[in-house]
Amino acid sequence: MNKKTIQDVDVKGKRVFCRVDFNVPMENGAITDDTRIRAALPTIRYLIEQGAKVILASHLGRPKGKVVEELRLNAVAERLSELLGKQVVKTDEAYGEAVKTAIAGMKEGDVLLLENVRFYPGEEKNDPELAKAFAELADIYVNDAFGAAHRAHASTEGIAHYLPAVAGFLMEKEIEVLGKALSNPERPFTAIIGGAKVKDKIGVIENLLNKVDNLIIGGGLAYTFVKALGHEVGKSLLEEDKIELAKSFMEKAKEKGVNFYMPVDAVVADRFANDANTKVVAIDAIPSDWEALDIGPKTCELYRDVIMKSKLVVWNGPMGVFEMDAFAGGTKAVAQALADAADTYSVIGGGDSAAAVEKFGLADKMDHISTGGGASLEFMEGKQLPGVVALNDK
Ligand SMILES: Nc1ncnc2c1ncn2[C@@H]1O[C@H](COP(=O)(O)OP(=O)(O)OP(=O)(O)O)[C@@H](O)[C@H]1O
Ligand SMILES: O=C(O)[C@H](O)COP(=O)(O)O
Repeated sequence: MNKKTIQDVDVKGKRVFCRVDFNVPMENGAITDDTRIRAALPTIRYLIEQGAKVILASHLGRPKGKVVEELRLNAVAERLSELLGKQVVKTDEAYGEAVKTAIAGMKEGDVLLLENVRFYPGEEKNDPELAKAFAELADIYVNDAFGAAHRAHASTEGIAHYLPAVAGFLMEKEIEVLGKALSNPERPFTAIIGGAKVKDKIGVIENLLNKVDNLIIGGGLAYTFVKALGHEVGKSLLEEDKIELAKSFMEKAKEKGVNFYMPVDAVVADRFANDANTKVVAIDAIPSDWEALDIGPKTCELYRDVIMKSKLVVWNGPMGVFEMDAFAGGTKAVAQALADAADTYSVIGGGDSAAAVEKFGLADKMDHISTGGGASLEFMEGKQLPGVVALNDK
């Protein structure tokens, strides 16, 4: 990475504003998955050890510039205290006099967590006034929030213009792993793209078609491709306006010599429910009043084969409606193949695929699980991430 990191600056005794992505899933005020908090620990621990005064900032949810009580970061501060084994002071605001006073009382190695930065309308607008107010709190800015690096917000981008700005360890690792996959991949290089809609994956398919040896398609978006081949898809997800685009992707794959893999069979259901009637059908035999909610067993075998022969696999988006056990088989088969493929470096592109791998208990078998959903997708589309661009060059 050509950006400075926390190892390039002296943080001892300095006030360090460290943007993290603590946007964790919550239910009834409790954190249901603390992966993102744990992922930021190496940077936080390093800053503590180096004697910095660590001021953490994050968003949680989408409060749209207003205070939303359920989106306060109190539970996050508690969890972080447990993980660090040390008290984390939490302020009820993210800038201003009360915050300044709290920071003035900090000693080297102390950790403070600011309130949800999205309680302020200036955050998402990247308002320079708010960015300056954040910058006034600190001497150095560290961005470790890879998951939010695709957002040009006051705490992810704006602030970097007013302080020495460097990357944390998580940011560095994410950029290195994903960057290497895209610029210098080991081959055969396979991308697996699933999820609900073609519309959301256009950019990533376009970019990856220039880089991969194999492109595997699954999930709800596959049925627009199936239709493009001239088959009926019944009540499966279909984006009529993307059929031509799907055709052009298949043509481009042929031109570029990319092996394009599509489902050869599917698990169809008579309704969208875990207890629906289901059966396995060939991909050209989806009944008109049924919907395909998962890839079938032959497809699982085919995809496993491709995965086993790959040196690098990047995976984004589930193969079926994995939230329901009846339609989780395809996603699980892909996850299992990645877990079994000892010589294959597996990169999970965050979001639902990461959640699926967790759900199946296979997370520790993957080589890299990105903490970014949208951010990793934009990175794989070949876009520049504003939160990274704004950091100081080496
Ligand atoms: N065949 C299918 N029919 C309907 N829905 C499907 C099908 N296959 C997968 N899905 C649904 O797609 C959703 C995930 O797709 P989506 O594009 O939202 O996420 P994603 O690809 O994982 O993106 P991100 O990583 O950004 O979260 C899941 O909720 C899953 O149930
Ligand atoms: O969960 C994420 O992908 C990041 O925290 C960014 O959240 P956002 O999509 O609300 O900007």
